[in-house]
Amino acid sequence: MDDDVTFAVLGTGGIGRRTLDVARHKEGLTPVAACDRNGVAVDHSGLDVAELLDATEGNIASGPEADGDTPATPESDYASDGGATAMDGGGNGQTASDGVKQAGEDAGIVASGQGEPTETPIDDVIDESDAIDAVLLALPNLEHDFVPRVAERFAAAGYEGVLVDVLKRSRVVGMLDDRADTLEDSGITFVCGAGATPGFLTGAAALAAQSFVEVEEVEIWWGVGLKSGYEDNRGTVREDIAHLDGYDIERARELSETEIEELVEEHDGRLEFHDMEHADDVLLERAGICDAADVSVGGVLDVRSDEKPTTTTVRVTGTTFDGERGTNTFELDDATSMEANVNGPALGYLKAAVLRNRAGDYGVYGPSEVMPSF
Ligand SMILES: NC(=O)c1ccc[n+]([C@@H]2O[C@H](COP(=O)([O-])OP(=O)(O)OC[C@H]3O[C@@H](n4cnc5c(N)ncnc54)[C@H](O)[C@@H]3O)[C@@H](O)[C@H]2O)c1
Repeated sequence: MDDDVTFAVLGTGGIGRRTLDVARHKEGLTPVAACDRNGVAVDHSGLDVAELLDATEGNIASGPEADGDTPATPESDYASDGGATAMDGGGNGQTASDGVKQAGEDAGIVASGQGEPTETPIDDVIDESDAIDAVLLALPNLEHDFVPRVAERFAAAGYEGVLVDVLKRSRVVGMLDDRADTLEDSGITFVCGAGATPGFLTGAAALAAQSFVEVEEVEIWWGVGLKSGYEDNRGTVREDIAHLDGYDIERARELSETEIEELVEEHDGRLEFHDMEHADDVLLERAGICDAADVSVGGVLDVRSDEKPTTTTVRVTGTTFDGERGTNTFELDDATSMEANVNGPALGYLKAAVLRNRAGDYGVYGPSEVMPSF
């Protein structure tokens, strides 16, 4: 059918796996390719998602190669997520007792009957991309230009379709803007920062701002409870740690799994973040809503409870045309999980971007410039 969308997922970690899961509940979305750092699965008539999810449960290939010698040069794909070498456990000790490998050549997608081992997973998907309408980049981005460079590779291969990412850092948006002409020339419609924050909450702030003629402040405050999903979301946790006082992206990338465990222990499982470098700021500025400096993002991550430690809230304060000062508030229900709030929107933006792409609308967009489909 004409409005059916075929899509691929790059990265089947905490986010990518849930993308495939959520897509099963959406009309007209057919996953045809998925890859992680060790393997690729392609079936243009539709992947068997249930089998893929079973095979990768607790086994997401989130760390570097098991030999621990992987070069982390900026040119290398392996620079993307960093993390422990497998020598100190590297996330691969967690379920070793049940025989599932967490790192090394059998980790992740290759454990699925549909998976093939490969040393060039992203290029393998690019090779198939003629028949793929949209690609969701659920990759780690501890090397800041990793996602922009992946986008460039799609453009260099002449891809004409949609790319959507769920990146977090403000500076990455500029790197994508620098490549906007290349992406546009190729016929790519790129929606960047299309997860929860940035993403869903940025879009909500853009809507909440509509009462005002001048926006003074946007405050985004998130709560995530991740007890049952902690093992599956280590990439996200590591990237969040980079926002803590005394940490930066380089330091977070080099932390071993043991060091992360110790840090989590020191904070009794609850990490609180303030003034995070989240791209909500530049994305709201580029949409003309307020200055990036007027946006603040923070939140609380609890890895020992599934309850949200605080309610996720967006507060937009401004002045109306008739001189009233007010604050519009948008709140997520505590019952909705981080995974629901990242992947629902990511797929909504992906669907909306496919419509734009089919209408010949190419370039780089933020989540406050596109209304997600459902
Ligand atoms: N915007 C939001 O609201 C939001 C929320 C949560 C997570 N995120 C972001 O989503 C991204 C993914 O997070 P996650 O928790 O799923 O990470 P993860 O570590 O669980 O999974 C990463 C996946 O990418 C694969 N991968 C890594 N390097 C690769 C490479 N070079 N080639 C191919 N595959 C590769 C890994 O094998 C793994 O499958 C992170 O950048 C995170 O910050 C965004």
